[in-house]
Amino acid sequence: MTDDTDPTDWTDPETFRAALDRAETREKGNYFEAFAEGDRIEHEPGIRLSRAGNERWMAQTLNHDPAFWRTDAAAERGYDEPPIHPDYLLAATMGPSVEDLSEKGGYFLGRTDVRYRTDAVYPGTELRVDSTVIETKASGSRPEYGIVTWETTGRDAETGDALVSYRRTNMIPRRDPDESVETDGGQTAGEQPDTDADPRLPDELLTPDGECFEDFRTALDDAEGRDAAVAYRHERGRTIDDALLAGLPLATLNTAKQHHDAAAMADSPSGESVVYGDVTRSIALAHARSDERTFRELGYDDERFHDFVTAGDTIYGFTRVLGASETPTIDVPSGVDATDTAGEVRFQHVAFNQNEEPVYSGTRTALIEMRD
Ligand SMILES: C/C(=C\C(=O)O)C(=O)SCCNC(=O)CCNC(=O)[C@H](O)C(C)(C)COP(=O)(O)OP(=O)(O)OC[C@H]1O[C@@H](n2cnc3c(N)ncnc32)[C@H](O)[C@@H]1OP(=O)(O)O
Repeated sequence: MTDDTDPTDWTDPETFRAALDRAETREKGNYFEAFAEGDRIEHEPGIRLSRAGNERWMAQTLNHDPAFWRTDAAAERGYDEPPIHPDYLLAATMGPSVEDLSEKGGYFLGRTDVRYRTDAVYPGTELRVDSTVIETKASGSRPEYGIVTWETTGRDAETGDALVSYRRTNMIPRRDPDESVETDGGQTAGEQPDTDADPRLPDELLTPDGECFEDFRTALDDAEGRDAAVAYRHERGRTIDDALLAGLPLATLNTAKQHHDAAAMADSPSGESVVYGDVTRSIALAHARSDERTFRELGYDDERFHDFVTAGDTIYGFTRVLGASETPTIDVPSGVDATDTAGEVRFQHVAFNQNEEPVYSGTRTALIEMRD
């Protein structure tokens, strides 16, 4: 039987609303119950890392380092041509994983162990992404969610070689939220947070005199033995507009409704669309990179997203220098030779908004050029 002779006008507004009420929704994404420790998931979507996509990401996030834009500057940095930017590679790896892992909603809690596996990735590379479930646990604070950690790897689709990998943790909604679910120790109402931590800042916050490895090391040496830290803010800000809000996550195939479905988000705790965490952190890191001579990015750890960022907010950056060493303390990607060229600096970066509230923090390990 066909509907060709159906006299009902399905587009009549009242009829249509009734149809919507009765129709089942073909859902996207997975609930918490779908994930079991050890599961390996090969993500179906793939992405081609194009020069246009790269330049769009870098331009909008203020990552304007000429080595990623101009052939002569790239050659000086030891690249064959302007490569794919590390932030874009990371976001383009996370994007294709979202449909399977986090499209159902929930909070992006954090990421750690971000490591680049190869020196340079060039435009034209096609990415294939896979993830393994590392841990699943109940949320003590929000029984309607579970907490899942995955290890995700972005690979060159042609060779299968790993290009970048990381561990990410999200809160994922349960299919059947049940108040009686066994939780494992979230803070309950009335319980006070641990206040043992000393909130006092050092007397002095020092700023390095320049942008090279030696400047960071000298500033750290100056702080040594005094009540001081090397910490400073960056001047630039970037206000969240349409180019950033839905445009960049969708350009990396990130299907999380948080960023592009304003109607769905009107009913959520933020009340509106929220900015993709990778956009927020890329802007703050760009502010920091504009005040240093970055040679290579090595990795990121302990990344946390402290609060929602929404349209109209402005993202600023704050940096604390944690350490400097001539010999790298974490693995340098194959193909990088930085001897006598660059030293390793460890930073803590904080992205904050126009109300001076932190929205992102994380540590970053990078090779910073030595003075010529
Ligand atoms: C969707 C997307 C990408 C994608 O995915 O597609 C995005 O880009 S979206 C944009 C970026 N994002 C945000 O906009 C979130 C902003 N942020 C907040 O709105 C608040 O920060 C909060 C509501 C998330 C938390 O607020 P909060 O409740 O005060 O925070 P906490 O109590 O610290 O954490 C609660 C529970 O998460 C456990 N937990 C925390 N961090 C980790 C971690 N790193 N590893 C393992 N477990 C962790 C914690 O252990 C506690 O567990 P319990 O529930 O068992 O107590």
